[in-house]
Amino acid sequence: MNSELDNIYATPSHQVSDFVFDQKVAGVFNDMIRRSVPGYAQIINTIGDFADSHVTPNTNVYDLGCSLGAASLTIRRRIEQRNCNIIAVDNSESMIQRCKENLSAYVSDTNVELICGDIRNIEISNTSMVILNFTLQFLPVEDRDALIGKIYRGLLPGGMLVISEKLRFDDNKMQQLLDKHHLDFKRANGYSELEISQKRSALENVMKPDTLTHHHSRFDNCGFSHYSTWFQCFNFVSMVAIK
Ligand SMILES: Nc1ncnc2c1ncn2[C@@H]1O[C@H](C[S@+](CC[C@H]([NH3+])C(=O)[O-])CC(=O)[O-])[C@@H](O)[C@H]1O
Ligand SMILES: O=C(O)C(=O)Cc1ccccc1
Repeated sequence: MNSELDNIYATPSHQVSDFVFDQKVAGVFNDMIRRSVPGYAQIINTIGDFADSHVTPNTNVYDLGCSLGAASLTIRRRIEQRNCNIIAVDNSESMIQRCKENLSAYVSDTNVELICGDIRNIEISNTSMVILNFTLQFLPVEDRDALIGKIYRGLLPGGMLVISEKLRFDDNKMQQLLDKHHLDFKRANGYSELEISQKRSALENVMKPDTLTHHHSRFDNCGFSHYSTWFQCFNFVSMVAIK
């Protein structure tokens, strides 16, 4: 996978514009997400483990907001010989283009259908696994319940949803503590104060994290009776829910 260095926010800008998944971001995304999200590599690997133990033969697997295809690539390696279909969706053309190149760099007997489109308009059916790896947080808040409900209905009994997100905390002390440690993580990975603050402004109107309580009540309301956090580092969490 390509690894150009992320220096998108390294030069001062008078007016930082809203964050978009354009060609510039797609070109550095592999570096950006690894240096910005604590636990990202572990989460991707573990998604592969979950797929190995959970994806059943002749079913669909959905990777919603697939970006460069990191989750799809890992899953595909782990579910050979099961006659499954991976459906990877993203509404950024630049991401889909690069995802296509990444997927074609390896051979596999598992078909990957790449869709450039909005995950709110995708039909979900006959699925044993759905991945929302840091994608729900970019959807308008009012559209999130409907997406999780649609996923629940498309899952087969025993099917699994893996959802990773940045969290917000109602408790101010915890918000400050975990946010500080996330920023320290970014500094330790070479981001400057300018890069950190300009990216923060760019994300402000675009990425709106929910609280853990909100995620839990959404799971409840959509019908999931089994769910748990399986990973958390600071304000980043990955949860698993089973139908
Ligand atoms: N409505 C939408 N429809 C389709 N795609 C969307 C939509 N909204 C946002 N996206 C897409 O969701 C992705 C979110 S990144 C996912 C990382 C990946 N899962 C990974 O495992 O590396 C997370 C991050 O950047 O923190 C972007 O590629 C958007 O274009
Ligand atoms: O960079 C951050 O501060 C984040 O919260 C994570 C992130 C990672 C990649 C794109 C957008 C947000």
